[in-house]
Amino acid sequence: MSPVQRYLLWARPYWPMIGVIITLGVIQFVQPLANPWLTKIIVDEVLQGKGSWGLHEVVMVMAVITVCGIAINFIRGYLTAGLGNRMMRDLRDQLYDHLQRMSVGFYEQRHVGGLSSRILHDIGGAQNLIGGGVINLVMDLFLVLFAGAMLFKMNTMLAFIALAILPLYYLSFTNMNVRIRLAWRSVHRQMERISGTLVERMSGIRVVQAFNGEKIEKKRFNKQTHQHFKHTMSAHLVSNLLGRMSETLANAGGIVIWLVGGTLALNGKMTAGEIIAFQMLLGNLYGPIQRFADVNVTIQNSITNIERIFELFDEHPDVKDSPDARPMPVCRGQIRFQDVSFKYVIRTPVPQHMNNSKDPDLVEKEPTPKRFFWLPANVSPPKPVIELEEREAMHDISFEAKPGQVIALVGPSGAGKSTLINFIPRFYDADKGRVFIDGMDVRDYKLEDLRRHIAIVLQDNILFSGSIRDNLVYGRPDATMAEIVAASRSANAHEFIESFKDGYESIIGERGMRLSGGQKQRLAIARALLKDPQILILDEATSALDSESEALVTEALERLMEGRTTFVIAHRLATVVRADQILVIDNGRIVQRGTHKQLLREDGMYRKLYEQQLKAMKPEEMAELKYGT
Ligand SMILES: Nc1ncnc2c1ncn2[C@@H]1O[C@H](COP(=O)(O)OP(=O)(O)OP(=O)(O)O)[C@@H](O)[C@H]1O
Repeated sequence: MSPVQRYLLWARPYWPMIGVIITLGVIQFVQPLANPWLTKIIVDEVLQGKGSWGLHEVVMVMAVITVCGIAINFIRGYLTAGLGNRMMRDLRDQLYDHLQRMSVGFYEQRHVGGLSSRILHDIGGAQNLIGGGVINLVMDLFLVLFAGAMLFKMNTMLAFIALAILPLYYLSFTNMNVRIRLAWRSVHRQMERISGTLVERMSGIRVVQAFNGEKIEKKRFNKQTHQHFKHTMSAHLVSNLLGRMSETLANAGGIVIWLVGGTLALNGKMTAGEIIAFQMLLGNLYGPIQRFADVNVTIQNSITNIERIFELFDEHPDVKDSPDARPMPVCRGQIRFQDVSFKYVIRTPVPQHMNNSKDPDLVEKEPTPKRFFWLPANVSPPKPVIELEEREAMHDISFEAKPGQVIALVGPSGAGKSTLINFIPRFYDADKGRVFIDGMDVRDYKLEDLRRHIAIVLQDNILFSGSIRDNLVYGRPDATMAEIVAASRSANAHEFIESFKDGYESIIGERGMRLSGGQKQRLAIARALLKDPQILILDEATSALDSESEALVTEALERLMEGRTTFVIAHRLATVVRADQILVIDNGRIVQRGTHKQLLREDGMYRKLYEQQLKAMKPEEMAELKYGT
C-alpha cells in the first residue's frame, strides 16, 4: 500500500467531517453557477423588457444567493481549519508515541534534529493533503461536472470546443507532476539535514567554540541553507511553470470560445446573454482546472511529507514486550548472565541519487525517471540503501550477582563495560545467550515492570527543564514531599536545594539556572533513591567530579547502594575495591573475575591497572585503595 493510501486509511475517523465540508462546498457552488444564469435573464429578458421577472426580483435573488454563499464559505473555512489542525495534532501525538517506543539503538543511529523535523515540519505539510488538497479537489470536480453539464445544455458544439483543451492539460500535468514531487522531496530532505546539524552543533556549542569551529560551522550551515534555497527555487520554478501552462491553456480556450461564439452571435444563432453566460460558466470549468495546478503542488508536496512520516512508522522497535510477557510485582535483584554474546549492527545509509557528490551535508536532486510521456511516472521514494556492518561487542559473558551484591566492571576504554549493562534494562537484547533476573529471562517480563525495578546514574546525568521537584519525581510521580526531602537528604542534595530562593520549586535546565556537575549528580542520586529500585547501575558516576564533590557524591551513592544489587563501572579503582565481585572486561570478554584481594594476587590486567593508578595517586586516595590488600 502506498504511503498516501495508508494516510487516507489512517484518516478514516475524519471522513464524516470531510464529507460535511465537501457538501458545504458543493452547496456553495450554487452562487457561481446561478450567477451566469441570472445574468443571461437580465441581459436577454429584463433589459429587453421581456419575460416575467423584474430587475429588482433578479437582483434580490442574486443578493440572497451571494450572502448565503459567503456565510457557507465562512463556516466551511472554520471547519476545514479545525479538521486540519486536529489531524495534525493526532498524527503528531501518534508519531511521538511511536518514536518513544523505539529502542536505544534506533536513536544511536539517527540525528535527533532530523527526527524532530519530521514530527514538526513534515506533519504540518501532511495535513495539507486533505485540508488543502483532497477537499478542494473533490469540490472542484463537482464544480467542473455541474458547469460542464450546464455548458452542454447551453450549446453542445461550443461545449465540445471548450473541452478540447483537456488532453493538453492532462499531458502537462503528467509531465510536470513528477518533477514537482521530486523537487519538493529534495527540499524536505535537505531541511532534515539542516535540522540535524542545527541540533547537533548547538548542543555541542562548547566544543565548537573551544576549537574555534565557528567559521567551519558557519560555512557548513551556509552550504546547507544554500542547497535548500536551490531546491526550493527549483520546486517553485516547476510549480509556477505548471501554473502558467494551465493559465495559458485556459485563456486560449476562452479566446477560441469568443471567436466561435461571437461568430454564432453575429449570425444570430446565439443571443448576447447566452454568450456572456457561456463565458462566465466557462470560468467555472477552467477555473478549477487552473486551480488544480496549485492544488496539485500542495498535494505533491504533502505526499513527500507523508512518505517521510510513514518511513518512521515503518520502523519497529527491536526491544518490545513478548506477547506473553509477565508482570514483575517484586524483584529480589538476583541477576545471571548466561553465555551472552552481542554484535552491534552499524547501519550506514548509502547516499542515493547523489550525482557523484558524497557530501553528507547536501541532498542532491533525484533524476527524473524515463517513461512514455503520456503515462504518469512512478516516483515512489527510493528505498533507503543501508550498508550493514556487524561489530562484535560481547562474547560469551557469564556471571551471577546475588541480591544486594556489588559487581564492579573494570577494564580499558572501549572494552564493553557499558555495553554489558545495557542488557539488564533491555536497552539492547543479547544475540546469543540469556540474561535472567530472579530466575526468569528478562525478555519474559513486561518491559515497563522490568525497568521499574532498575535505576541508572550516569557520568553526565540528564535533567529536564522544569523544577527540581519535577526532576526528582520523574520516576515516582506520586512521591510525597516528605519522601522527596528524605531522598534529597540521603543524596546530600537537600542543603543546596534549600539554599536556592525557590527551594524545590527552583527552575533548572534550558529556561532556568545551571547546576554544577556535582549538584546534578546528587539530584540524579536522589531521583534514583525516590524510585527505590532493587537494581542499580552506576556508570562512571563519580568520574567527572572534583574531590570535594566526589566525597559528597560517593557518600550519597553508598547510601543509595545499601541493600540493592549494584553494578558499578568506574575507571577509578578506589570506587571498586569494596565490590563483592570484580569483572575485568577486555575486548568484550571477561578476562578475570574475583574480589580485589584475589585479583591482586593474580598476574593479570587488574594488577596492571591497579599499579598504573597507584603511581598517579595522592596519599589519601592510596589509603582508600589499599583497603583489603
Ligand atoms: N551504539 C553503538 N554502535 C556500534 N558500536 C558501539 C556502540 N556503542 C559502543 N560500541 C562499540 O562497542 C565497544 C564497547 O563499547 P562500550 O561503550 O561498551 O565500552 P566501555 O568499556 O564502556 O568504554 P568506556 O570505558 O570508554 O566508556 C566499542 O568498541 C564501541 O566502539
